[in-house]
Formats: sequence, structure tokens, C-alpha cells
Amino acid sequence: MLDSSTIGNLLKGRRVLVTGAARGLGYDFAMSLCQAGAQVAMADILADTLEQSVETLRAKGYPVHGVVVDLADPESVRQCAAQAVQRLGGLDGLVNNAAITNSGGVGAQELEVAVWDRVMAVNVRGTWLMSAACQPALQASGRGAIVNIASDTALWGAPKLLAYAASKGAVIAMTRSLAREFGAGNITVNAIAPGLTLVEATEYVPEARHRLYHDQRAIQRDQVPEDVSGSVLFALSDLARFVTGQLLPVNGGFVFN
Ligand SMILES: NC(=O)C1=CN([C@@H]2O[C@H](COP(=O)(O)OP(=O)(O)OC[C@H]3O[C@@H](n4cnc5c(N)ncnc54)[C@H](O)[C@@H]3O)[C@@H](O)[C@H]2O)C=CC1
Ligand SMILES: Cc1ncc2c(c1O)C(=O)OC2
Repeated sequence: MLDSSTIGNLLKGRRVLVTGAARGLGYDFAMSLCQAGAQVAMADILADTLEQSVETLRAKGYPVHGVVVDLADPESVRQCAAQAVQRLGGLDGLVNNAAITNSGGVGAQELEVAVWDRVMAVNVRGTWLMSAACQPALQASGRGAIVNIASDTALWGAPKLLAYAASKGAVIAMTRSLAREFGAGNITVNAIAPGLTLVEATEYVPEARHRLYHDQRAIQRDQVPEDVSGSVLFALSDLARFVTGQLLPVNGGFVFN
């Protein structure tokens, strides 16, 4: 959690949809957005975890709503966007954070086509469909912002994360195209590429890779979700109103853009 005096009322009254907000980085984004004064719709496929996370933030007095969604299902994505807009009374920001990896460290020979397809369906197609579904409401806001969560694996070349890294490369390319398409509606579209971050989902990552990241960073310590949230807030705020189509790596100085 960021120090609230640092972020103050940066996003006061802004209405933001965060996908994959039940846990991990997305949960920290949702909490940080609330601290900055935003109202947040938290979307996820993990219904039970989502309910708990929404309850936790509500107990702190934050205005959050839970929406269950499967980003691999185009109709579910449309319904999620519509529900978020309805419950928030409009939309100023979208954080495309939900994603899956081809976890388990599977190499190019062993990677299954079905796994590749699922990774692309959630990470790439889901990001496209959610962005498209939210565009009218974001445009109506007068200053909409989309933040796509990429990964430094797309820049570094991550062995045994082939499908995942490729999907994040696609997210970066899509960010640039959407920035040009949505610019006329005064919607900014940017990508943030975190480095390997300590969350439940990266517990499977071999110790050797955690150590490699740690040792190769300019700032030699482990990365935590709070290291990323500030950049998400910035990209959604008026401070970044003329920043669009850009990629911001947030990794303590592991790979440089
Ligand atoms: N943790 C890390 O080291 C890094 C993570 N990232 C990115 O950060 C984002 C968040 O990941 P983490 O917090 O690490 O993992 P996570 O697994 O905790 O979070 C992803 C969330 O997305 C949800 N999700 C998965 N499939 C979904 C679907 N079909 N529909 C709706 N929601 C779905 C999950 O239930 C989960 O809550 C992802 O985009 C990930 O690629 C990027 C770089 C490093
Ligand atoms: C090096 C590395 N290993 C595992 C993962 C990532 C990563 O950057 C990541 O972005 O999500 C899972």
C-alpha cells in the first residue's frame, strides 16, 4: 500500500475498472486507486477470492464493486464492461491487468497448443475486447485512460515462458495501435511492464530466476506490487494526459526500454 499523503486526491471521483483485481498486482492497483480517491469496479474470474477482496476494501470504507468475468468469453467481457459502467455511473479508466501464464516452466517442445491458445485468448483477445467494450464510456468521460499491464518478459526474452512473453509483446503492439485509434476521443492508452514481482502466482517461478532478477536489477531487492501501483495511478491521472502509446517498464532497472 502506498502512503496516502503521497498520492492525495490524484484520482478523486474517477471511475476505474480493474481486471484481475481479486488478488496479486490487480488487488494492489484497486486498493491504491481507492486511496487516490477513485471508485473501482474489480473484475475477476475467481468469484470467491473476488468477493473476499471486495469485502476487505469495503470494510476500509472504499467504494468498490465486484464483477465476475471470464476474459476468454467475448459475451462475458461485454457484460462486465456494461455492468461496470452501470454501477460506477460511467467510466474514466480501465486497467487491463488480468492475465495467465503458461506456468510450470514448459519449453517450446513441450508447450501445448491448447495452452498457447488459452494464453492468447485471455491476455491478448481479452485485452482487445475489454478495451473496445469500454471505449464509448471512456470517450464520454472526456479524459479516458487505458493502462495495459504487459511484462518485462516481452523485452527480456524469457525462456520457458514463450506463450506468455509473446502475448505481452502483442499487448505492447496493441497499446500503440489503440492509442492512435482512441486518441481522437481523448483516451490515452499506455502499457506498464512490471518485472518479476512477488505474488502468490509467482511462487512457482524457480528460485534461480528470482535470484537472477534480484542480482541483475540496478536496485537490488525483490519487487513487490506496491512498486508498480504508483505508475498505474500516474498513467490514469491528469499528470499523464499527453502521454499515450508508451511503454513504461517498472522493474528496478532489470531490462531497459
Ligand atoms: N507477478 C509478476 O511477476 C508479473 C506480473 N505481470 C502481470 O501482472 C498482471 C497481474 O498478475 P499477477 O498479479 O502476478 O498474477 P495473478 O494470477 O495473481 O493475477 C491475475 C488475475 O487475473 C485473473 N484472471 C485470470 N484469468 C482470467 C480470466 N479468464 N478472466 C478474468 N480474470 C482472470 C486471476 O484470477 C487473477 O486474479 C498480469 O497481467 C501479469 O501478466 C507482469 C510482470 C511480472
Ligand atoms: C521472469 C518472469 N518469470 C515469471 C513470470 C514473469 C517474469 O517476468 C512474469 O511476468 O509473470 C510470471
